[in-house]
Amino acid sequence: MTEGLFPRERAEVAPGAVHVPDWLPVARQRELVEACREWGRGPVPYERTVLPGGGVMSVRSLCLGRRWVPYRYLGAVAVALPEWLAALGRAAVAEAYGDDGGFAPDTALVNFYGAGARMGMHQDREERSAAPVVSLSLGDRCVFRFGNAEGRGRPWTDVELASGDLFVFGGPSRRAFHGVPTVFPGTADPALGLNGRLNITLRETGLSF
Ligand SMILES: O=C(O)CCC(=O)C(=O)O
Ligand SMILES: [Fe+2]
Repeated sequence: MTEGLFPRERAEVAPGAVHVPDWLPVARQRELVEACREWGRGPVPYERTVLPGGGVMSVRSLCLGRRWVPYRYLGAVAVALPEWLAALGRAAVAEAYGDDGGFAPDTALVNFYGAGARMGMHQDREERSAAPVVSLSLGDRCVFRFGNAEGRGRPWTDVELASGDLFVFGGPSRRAFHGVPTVFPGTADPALGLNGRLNITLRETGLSF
């Protein structure tokens, strides 16, 4: 698929940062969307995170495994990280790097981007493990801005993430700043039955509670 402004070929966007378009078949995407719905019916709903400065994030988030709050992980696990999702994370790392490196995620952050939602440039840096972050996208397409480890500014590369895309960042890119400046509403495959965008990141916290 080469429609639109951005290439849809597999790319190493920066050393250790790999984009694999269309990694998840549509049937698997549907299962993941259903799982995301199901988790939202559980004990912890999707919620907007309140930042220490009082700002409120526009995405709605839910944690599996360790609970993340800005800017640390809490010990209590309200909803377990399913083994099938950890296994999908291992397969994702193997797809990106050729080897799963023993990836053993103990947490997942699920973000829902409704109308107008976005995510500012940030680092994923509360984890104590050097393991990569695995990102799976579902629903509407977005611009994923992948920057550098020094700061929020340029240089960065804008990647279009579509439903089913895999993005893995580790190694020299593990602490790169990244964000989602734009989601394109109504671009999801109607067969998915999702109005908006979901992103699942799998991480190893390296923390023992
Ligand atoms: O939605 C995305 O693609 C990125 C999410 C993200 O960076 C995060 O949850 O830390
Ligand atoms: Fe992030």
